[in-house]
Amino acid sequence: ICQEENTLRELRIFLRDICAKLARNKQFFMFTKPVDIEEVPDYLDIIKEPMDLETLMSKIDKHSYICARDFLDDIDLIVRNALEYNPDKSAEDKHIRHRACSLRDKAYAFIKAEMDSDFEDTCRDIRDKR
Ligand SMILES: Cc1noc(C)c1-c1cc(NS(=O)(=O)c2ccccc2)cc(C(=O)O)c1
Repeated sequence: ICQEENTLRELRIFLRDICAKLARNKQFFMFTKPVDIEEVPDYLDIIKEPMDLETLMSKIDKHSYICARDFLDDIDLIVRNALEYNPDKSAEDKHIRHRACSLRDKAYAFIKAEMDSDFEDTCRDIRDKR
């Protein structure tokens, strides 16, 4: 069990670093905090499960992620929400969809570049045993 806790601690350190890098990127400013319902009053009528990078970071600290796949599922949720709420041909909608796709690509690239696959396999085994 101790070894498992060491593995999960290493995963959290790794995911915090990726989340911080994404949140520092000016391109992803609109994904850094929950969508402000004052600014976007109908948001929760359309988006049933909001997600953002600040919430992602707090989930890491609450040990919500046991493998990188779970973390990337929440990145995909940020992207899906942006695509669903901003579907139109307008320049603003295209802009945010483009930024959402860029966020996904950067997150996957960081994971692929910095996580060796047997570390992820170990994390998956821990998750599947729990
Ligand atoms: C995200 C999102 N999903 O649907 C929409 C629409 C957005 C979105 C929301 C906002 N305004 S906000 O007050 O909710 C906010 C400001 C700063 C950080 C996070 C949210 C701005 C923008 C923008 O492109 O500048 C986009």
